[in-house]
Amino acid sequence: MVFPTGLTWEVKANSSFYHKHKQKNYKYSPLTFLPLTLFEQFQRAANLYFLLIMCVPIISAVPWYVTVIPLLSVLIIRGLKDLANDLVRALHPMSLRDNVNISCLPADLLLLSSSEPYSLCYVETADIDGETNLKYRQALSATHTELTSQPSEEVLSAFDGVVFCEEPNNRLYTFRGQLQWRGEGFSLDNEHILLRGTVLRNTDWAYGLTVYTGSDTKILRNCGKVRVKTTRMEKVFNRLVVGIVLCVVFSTWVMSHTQFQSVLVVDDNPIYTGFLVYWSYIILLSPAMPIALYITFDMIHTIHSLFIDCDMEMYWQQTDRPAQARNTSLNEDLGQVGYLLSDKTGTLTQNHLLFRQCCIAGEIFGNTITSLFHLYSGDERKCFHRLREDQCPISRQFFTALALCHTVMAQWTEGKYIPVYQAASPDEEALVCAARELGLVFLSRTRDFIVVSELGIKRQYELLAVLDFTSKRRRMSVLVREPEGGVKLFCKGADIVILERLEEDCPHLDKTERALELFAEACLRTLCVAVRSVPEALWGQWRKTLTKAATMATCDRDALLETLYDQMETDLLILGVTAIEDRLQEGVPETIALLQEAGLKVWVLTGDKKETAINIGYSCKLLDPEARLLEWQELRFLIAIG
Ligand SMILES: Nc1ncnc2c1ncn2[C@@H]1O[C@H](COP(=O)(O)OP(=O)(O)OP(=O)(O)O)[C@@H](O)[C@H]1O
Ligand SMILES: [Mg+2]
Repeated sequence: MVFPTGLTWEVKANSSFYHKHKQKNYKYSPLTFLPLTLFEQFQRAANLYFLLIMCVPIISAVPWYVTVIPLLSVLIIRGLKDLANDLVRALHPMSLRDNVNISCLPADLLLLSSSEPYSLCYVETADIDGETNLKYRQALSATHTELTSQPSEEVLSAFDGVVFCEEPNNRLYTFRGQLQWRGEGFSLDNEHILLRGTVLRNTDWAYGLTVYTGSDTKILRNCGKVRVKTTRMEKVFNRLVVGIVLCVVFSTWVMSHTQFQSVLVVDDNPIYTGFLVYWSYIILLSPAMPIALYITFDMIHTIHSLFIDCDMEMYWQQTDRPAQARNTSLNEDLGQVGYLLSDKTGTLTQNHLLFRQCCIAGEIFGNTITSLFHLYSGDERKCFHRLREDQCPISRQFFTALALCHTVMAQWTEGKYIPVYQAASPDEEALVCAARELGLVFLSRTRDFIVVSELGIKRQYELLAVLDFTSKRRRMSVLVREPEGGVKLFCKGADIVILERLEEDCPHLDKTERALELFAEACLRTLCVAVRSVPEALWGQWRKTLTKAATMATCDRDALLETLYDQMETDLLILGVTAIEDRLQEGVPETIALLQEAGLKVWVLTGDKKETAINIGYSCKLLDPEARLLEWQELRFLIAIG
């Protein structure tokens, strides 16, 4: 059997021989605790100094136990505290949110089957990328059909697939591998993998094959080594100690060259006497450095963290979540934060998206006050209803595009006439719901078909390809065969990428651009929607290259896919623009104002249209009219204020 290159990691299902990798999400083990903690603690200048004094008892002015007792107490107290911090980390590996202890094996899994149709599986990846929206993963159809029909423990324990994949690495968004099962090879990618750190949602159960465990999991590879962290204050203190030692050394030297030296003369040998006198003075002056200061520091830190945990001002009632000091030695650094970096969607905004307006063939529908879902009151009714009642071919295509071009899943519950949508992207959910309100209801999808009800008539589109969305591409497309037979590409994405891919002399362009400006002024998120009729010959040729790409090594494949996607997403005809509102969360402008007052510099990262981002910046008081925009990067840009 020939494997793609680089797949050197081998995991066999139900074979304990292969499960020999160690797991580790803690720093200390019984064996390493003592050497590690001593090594860490003697990085502190004062501890070293006292050790030195202890080690030369002959010259000590005070009995040895006078130095050894405080030093030992410091080492023990500090060591125990570090151990306690480490235990907390080990017991609550990634998130402290769920306060239940489940006996678990932290691992990255290959999804084999789940309770949902087609073995889909919804995951929340907030601990990995901070995004709160759901993403979906799907099992291979081979394992799905076999293991879901009777998902008993026997069937699973008889599963004897072998996975060949990349060595453990820190790349969270890619995975390459192959499942060998019953003489067949199935290629695996990120979509089949459930990473440690993600949380399963809306899925009753899922079975998986462990691919990486413990410290080999992607998230642990990605977070680097657990380091000893020290606060700025402690660093200053360390420097002070070194300073004091130098002063003591200097004054001892001065004194030992004056008459004072006679006090401690104990030997006839002048060199030996000099040595003893020198060190005796150092020890005499040692109280200049109170060793107890470290203990006091640690006690203050611990008590402070208790205060943080109990602070009612930092308690969020809605989710019953108090503040939690995960590290008890960095408290005072909280007051030293200089920069705050924030994401926009979902962090500043509610991530609760409403379809407000749209522009179809140059004509704007809706207004910024009423959303489509509140159209049953006020004048808006006419406007959106006009869309529903006399749909011209272009507006129909526009909403067909919204109903087809997405990765939303439809879930049917008994007794309901409309499906519930599960979406990885909240934008897409809003768009599919909008299309549904206007009579183009997305009903279901399988691997090969999308079924839509168009004003009451069921139509089945064959799904030929999904050209997926990435933040870099800023667009996504679907290639479908219409029930009548023609091949069509529906594409939606950021205005700057869609507008440069339009056919020459595209109609309604000026009016559409004007609408985009208006929407951005109203802080709305915009997406351009476009279509292309694909000639049969082009599709045939394109498909061949696509099949070839599937068997290539990752880097070559990605480059080829990019050019392939580019070839398909050209000569587009613009259908219109959608405008979605994402309101600011409660208290955002006030919080930003407070942070600024405290001297913090706030940076916001967003992939949104520049104008929309600027307007949101103004509305959340992040920007004031005099603010200077520092930098706009090509793909993802930053709003900054000084
Ligand atoms: N599902 C999607 N399909 C097509 N295009 C999309 C989709 N989601 C976003 N886009 C476009 O791609 C751009 C970049 O998306 P990305 O997710 O990186 O940023 P964003 O969600 O707008 O950023 P932020 O979360 O900071 O607001 C968006 O501004 C939008 O124009
Ligand atoms: Mg997004």
